Amino acid sequence: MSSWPFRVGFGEDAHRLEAGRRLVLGGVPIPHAELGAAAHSDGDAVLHVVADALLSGLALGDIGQYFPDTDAQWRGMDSRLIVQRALALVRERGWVPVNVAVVVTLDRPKLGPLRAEIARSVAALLGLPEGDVGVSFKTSEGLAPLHVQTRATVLLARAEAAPGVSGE
Ligand SMILES: Nc1ccn([C@@H]2O[C@H](COP(=O)(O)O)[C@@H](O)[C@H]2O)c(=O)n1
Ligand SMILES: C[C@@]1(CO)OP(=O)(O)OP(=O)(O)OC[C@H]1O
Repeated sequence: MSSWPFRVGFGEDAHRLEAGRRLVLGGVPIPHAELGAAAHSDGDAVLHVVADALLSGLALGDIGQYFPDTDAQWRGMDSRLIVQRALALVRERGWVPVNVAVVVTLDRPKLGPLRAEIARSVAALLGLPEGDVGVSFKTSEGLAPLHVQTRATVLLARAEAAPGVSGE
C-alpha cells in the first residue's frame, strides 16, 4: 500500500423491489413504500454501499465475504451491523472516514423529504457530522422501476492526519 495519507473507496449495490418487503435506506425505514428490497439481510442498499466503499478504500474485499448470503445467521440482519464491522476493520488499520457521498436511484417513492434523516443516520453510524454525508436521489426515468440501485464513495484518511479524530 502506498504511503499517501488519503484513499478513496467506492461501492455499488442493487436490489429487486417486491411487494410485501420493507424498504430501509441508510437505517431509515421508508414509510408508504409500496415495494421493498428483496434481500438476504434487511436489504438496506445504502448501508451496503457505504460498507463496501469503506472496505474497498483499503482493498479489504466486500461485504459478501464478511456476511455471506449463504449463511443463515445473516438472514434478515440489520445492515447497521455490516457498517459497524467495516468501520471497525478500517479503524483497526489506523484509518478514518472523512466524508461520504451516496446516490440512490429509485423511481418511487420520493425520498427528498427523508434526505436529512438518512444523512444523519449514516453520519451517526460513521461518527461523522451530518454535513460530511451527501445523499443524492435519482429516478431511473422509468427504466428500472422494480429496482433500487445505490452507489457511494468514501474518502479515508490516516487517523493521525485527521485533526480532532482519534481513530479509536
Ligand atoms: N426517489 C427519488 C428520486 C428522485 N428524487 C428527486 O427528484 C428530483 C429529480 O430526479 P431525476 O432523477 O428526475 O433527476 C431530484 O431532485 C431528486 O432529488 C427524490 O426525491 N426521490
Ligand atoms: C448483506 C448480504 C448478507 O446478508 O445479503 P443481501 O442482503 O442479499 O445483500 P447484498 O448486497 O446482495 O450482498 C451482501 C450479502 O452478503
